[in-house]
Amino acid sequence: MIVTVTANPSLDRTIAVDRLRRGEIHRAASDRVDPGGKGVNVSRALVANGHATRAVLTTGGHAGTELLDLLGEAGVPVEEVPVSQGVRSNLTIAEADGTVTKLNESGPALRPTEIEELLVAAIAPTLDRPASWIAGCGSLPPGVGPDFYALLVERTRNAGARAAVDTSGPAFAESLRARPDLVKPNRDELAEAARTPIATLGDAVRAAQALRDQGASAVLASLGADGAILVDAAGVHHARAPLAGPVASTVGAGDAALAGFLAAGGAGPDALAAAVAWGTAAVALPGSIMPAPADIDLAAVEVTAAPDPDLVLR
Ligand SMILES: Nc1ncnc2c1ncn2[C@@H]1O[C@H](COP(=O)(O)OP(=O)(O)OP(=O)(O)O)[C@@H](O)[C@H]1O
Ligand SMILES: O=P(O)(O)OC[C@@]1(O)O[C@H](CO)[C@@H](O)[C@@H]1O
Repeated sequence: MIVTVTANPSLDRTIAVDRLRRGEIHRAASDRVDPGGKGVNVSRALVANGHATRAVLTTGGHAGTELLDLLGEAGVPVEEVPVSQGVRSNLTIAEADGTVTKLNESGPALRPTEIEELLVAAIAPTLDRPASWIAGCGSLPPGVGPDFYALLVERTRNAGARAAVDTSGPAFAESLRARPDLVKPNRDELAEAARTPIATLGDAVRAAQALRDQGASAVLASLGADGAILVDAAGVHHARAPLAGPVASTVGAGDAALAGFLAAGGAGPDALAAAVAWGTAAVALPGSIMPAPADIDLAAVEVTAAPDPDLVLR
């Protein structure tokens, strides 16, 4: 079983417009609501592919009730931590050419007791059934200190599971000191952590290696249209896959990629290939719909050991 922990889940509203024009009224070509938050999406992708998971998340307010209803409809098993303020709503504006603009709320402030309840709930599923991974994903809402993921990694290790972290900023930097088994930065997060732009594959590999030096055992760095790299004790691998059709929405592609990686064992080039297959499948689907087996083409993924460091990223 793979447990996901989302301190700041969301209702993801997606409004499709032909083209976004600042300052103007737009009429939606279509709209949808998906359950959201990075860990929630990882669990949704795992369920869509028949893998055992449990999504640990905070809930509150009417949005929290709607989020739980949507997760129930999707068959996602949930470990709920009720909190006093309501779950946030995040808005995506999706343009016809595939451009997405995201407006994310900061989320409800958590009290110290609620933070501790969330950490306890994160480990609770392992009391019934062993967990291979506990993945802490997404931004932290107000009131939660940047040591949250470091604490989660420590408690994960004590519970006998492996720890994955997908976040950004100070919470990401602090998580490294607890030595997570896996981190999943995207290109922006790599650049932020390395304090340098990532223009080439070599830049990405160097930044990932720096994260390993700071404590991460393995780094799965997703690079958008350029696929993903895995940097671990065995070396460096790069994987990418052609996109079969137009980009529908990149929202949640990184979460689908992390889910694919963990579902395929959470280590090595085969798991990297699965990450890219699941991520590529996700971008062809609207909103943050997670790919099912029929959407995923593992055979289309090309994996390279010792890739060209001079490859310029798109
Ligand atoms: N434009 C694209 N074309 C092809 N594949 C893509 C594209 N964008 C993303 N992908 C696939 O999805 C994976 C994850 O994408 P990305 O690096 O954008 O994640 P992310 O920024 O963490 O996403 P999010 O935070 O929205 O979940 C990539 O590794 C790649 O396999
Ligand atoms: O604000 P955060 O926690 O960084 O990101 C939240 C979010 O943008 O991430 C998911 C896509 O990865 C969405 O479901 C959700 O709206």
